[in-house]
Amino acid sequence: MKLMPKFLTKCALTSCVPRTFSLASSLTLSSVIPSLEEQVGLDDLTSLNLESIRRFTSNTCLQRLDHNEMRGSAIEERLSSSSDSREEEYARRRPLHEKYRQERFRKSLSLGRNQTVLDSIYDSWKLQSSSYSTSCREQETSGLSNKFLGVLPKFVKIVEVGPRDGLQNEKDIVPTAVKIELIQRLVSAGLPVIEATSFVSPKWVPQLADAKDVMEGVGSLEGVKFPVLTPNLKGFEAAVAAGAKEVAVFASASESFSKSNINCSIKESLVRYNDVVLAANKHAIPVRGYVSCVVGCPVEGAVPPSSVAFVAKELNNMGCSEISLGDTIGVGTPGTVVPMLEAVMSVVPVEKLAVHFHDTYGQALPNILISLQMGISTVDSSVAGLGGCPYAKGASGNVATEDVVYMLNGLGVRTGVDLGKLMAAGEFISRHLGRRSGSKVAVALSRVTAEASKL
Ligand SMILES: CC(C)(COP(=O)([O-])OP(=O)([O-])OC[C@H]1O[C@@H](n2cnc3c(N)ncnc32)[C@H](O)[C@@H]1OP(=O)([O-])[O-])[C@@H](O)C(=O)NCCC(=O)NCCSC(=O)C[C@@](C)(O)CC(=O)[O-]
Repeated sequence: MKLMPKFLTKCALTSCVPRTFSLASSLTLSSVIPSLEEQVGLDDLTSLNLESIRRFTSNTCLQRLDHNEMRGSAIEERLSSSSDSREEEYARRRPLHEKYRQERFRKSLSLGRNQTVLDSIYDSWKLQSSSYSTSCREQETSGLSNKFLGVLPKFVKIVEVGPRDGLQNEKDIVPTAVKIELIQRLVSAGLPVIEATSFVSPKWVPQLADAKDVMEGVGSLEGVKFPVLTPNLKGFEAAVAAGAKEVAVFASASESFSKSNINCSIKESLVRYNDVVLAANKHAIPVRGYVSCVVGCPVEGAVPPSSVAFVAKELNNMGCSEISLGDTIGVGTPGTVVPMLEAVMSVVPVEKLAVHFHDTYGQALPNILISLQMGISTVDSSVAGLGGCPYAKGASGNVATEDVVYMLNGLGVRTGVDLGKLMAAGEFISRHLGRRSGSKVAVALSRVTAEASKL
């Protein structure tokens, strides 16, 4: 199966991009000003002046232009490019436009005295969500959009790893009660799977020494899966005793990382994990298998796709229910992720694969998008972008769950996650850790809300 040319040809990366943009603008315009389109044809639009537009548009159309900033600005861009008089006209209208926009914003936020900041973040999200998702659905009808967006899954399962991967590297011990509240908040945000903690050696990862207590604290929460990491039989037995119903084992595609992370070779780790899977089978407990360093290793550098495929295949053959491919140090780009996925997909069915990207180089979202285009529909992420592996120097946080959900909402892909509540969970843990959220979306939407509250 040769997937690379389909996604990464020069054409796909260069020539198609401007064509997509102009088509999107045309579609948007046609849906906003249908009467105009019928009478003059889209190609004539750049030569029109505002007077002619006003003749064809009703108040409603103008309001929709104001309401939907993305559409409005795309149209403004096309219309204002060819004449000074149009610019003057826009300069004259801009204060009205701005006043109307602020008025709508104020109304939609309806900031009462008793409302909390988090409520208002949620409200502002609803405002944005309604305008962006509508535009995506309208674009779905075009052939070119279908080519790029039609291949995406309709639903993506998000595996939230914040309480485990996100917190394991924190130097100051986070109180158990805070971890439990974080998990409760993530549950209420609608996340279907939340990796709760690890049953590893407390000497190696002191932050998660309270694994048993965390499991006790979340035991009564229903309808959500709480897998935990188990590096060996000892960890597995402790996890089961604490009530775990799903576990995860974690191998590596790099020998050096295997040694530093779990103090054994890849081969030895696979023997250990086979024991864990056999024991789990007896309890009907599903085992997720991780492969770390799927693109690069902090010690060895580039990791060949064949090494990743080998470990993924072994985990699959021993009976892991899902294989998560981890770019532990976040060095991957779509250029290195595609051949790696291609190699893995030739030995493990795509339905069993998940992707797990750290965002060290800001590549996680494009890597996720290309993975979805290749048929993967399970994505790991961490609220507020928490994370980093104690045994991978320089690894930054996982991709932020808020950023993933925002992107998927924009693509019309369902997740079942409530972005407002998710942001509240991110705000909660970031405040506790005394730092700004690592989610660009959370930071941007909080800023929007703060500005709105000044109106
Ligand atoms: C694997 C071991 C345990 C080997 O550790 P070791 O020192 O080689 O093991 P050992 O068998 O010699 O035992 C040493 C001590 O640890 C104890 N021990 C042994 N096992 C356990 C256990 N399960 N729970 C609690 N205690 C345990 C054992 O009882 C003994 O205690 P002592 O006699 O000295 O008092 C150790 O290296 C370890 O715990 N490593 C954990 C590393 C870790 O958690 N790394 C982070 C997670 S991986 C990751 O983040 C990547 C991932 C998954 O997110 C994907 C990605 O981002 O790409």
